Amino acid sequence: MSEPQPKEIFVLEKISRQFSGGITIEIVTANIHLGDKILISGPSGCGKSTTLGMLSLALKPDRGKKFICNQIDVLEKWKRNKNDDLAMLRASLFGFIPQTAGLIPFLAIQENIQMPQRLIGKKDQDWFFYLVNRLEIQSILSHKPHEVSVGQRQRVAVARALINHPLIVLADEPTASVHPSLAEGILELLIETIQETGAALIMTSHDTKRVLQYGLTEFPCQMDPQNQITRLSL
Ligand SMILES: Nc1ncnc2c1ncn2[C@@H]1O[C@H](COP(=O)(O)OP(=O)(O)OP(=O)(O)O)[C@@H](O)[C@H]1O
Repeated sequence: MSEPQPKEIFVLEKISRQFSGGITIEIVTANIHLGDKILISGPSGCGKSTTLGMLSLALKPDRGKKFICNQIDVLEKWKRNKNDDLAMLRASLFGFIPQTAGLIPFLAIQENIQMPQRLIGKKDQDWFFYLVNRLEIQSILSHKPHEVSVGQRQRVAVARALINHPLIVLADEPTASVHPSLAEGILELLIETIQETGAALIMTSHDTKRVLQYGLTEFPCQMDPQNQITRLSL
């Protein structure tokens, strides 16, 4: 008997965002399943963050044919301004590591990490301390984000993204600001966590050689300079 196919978590067709300067980033198609491990690579400015932004439901596409996430019609939600539904979907399904950490400045590090748990009314102290220990951020839990280094903020963002055992982990350059030895630790933690939960991982990185050692499939993106458009199929 053949193995059942893992669940499809994203089905997209012709989802795009055009910026004021005329640059367009288009996801031509995407068929992403639970368990997929995807690396989006490419030169600076080719559209990696924009792609993750649209996939994370944070950046509204301005054109699109189909955008299904976990069987939910996302384009319909955007069209009807169902922002609360989109926020709930984000909180319950996604762990997102933004390029610049994106921590809440007036909350202590511990509160930043636990914020996603509070949003969905869940608490798991053991997992919290496990993540904190793995990411070596025990000593800064009571600090505010501006009191710690950029690399520490990035590790806090990793903990915050994983705290709810999300089904979809999106990571924008998650190792860009940390020492190479810590980069390995972050990648190991990401892979172990998504393998345990069966989640999908979609990340960007310029450090492709290191990342590809962890079994990710690479999807290079490249802007066509003449038409100022990047077309990407995942
Ligand atoms: N808010 C904006 N207004 C105008 N243009 C934008 C905006 N955001 C992004 N762009 C343009 O869209 C293109 C894609 O940007 P994006 O940040 O997705 O690239 P990237 O591949 O993630 O780059 P990097 O590797 O430097 O992070 C870039 O050429 C950028 O100049």
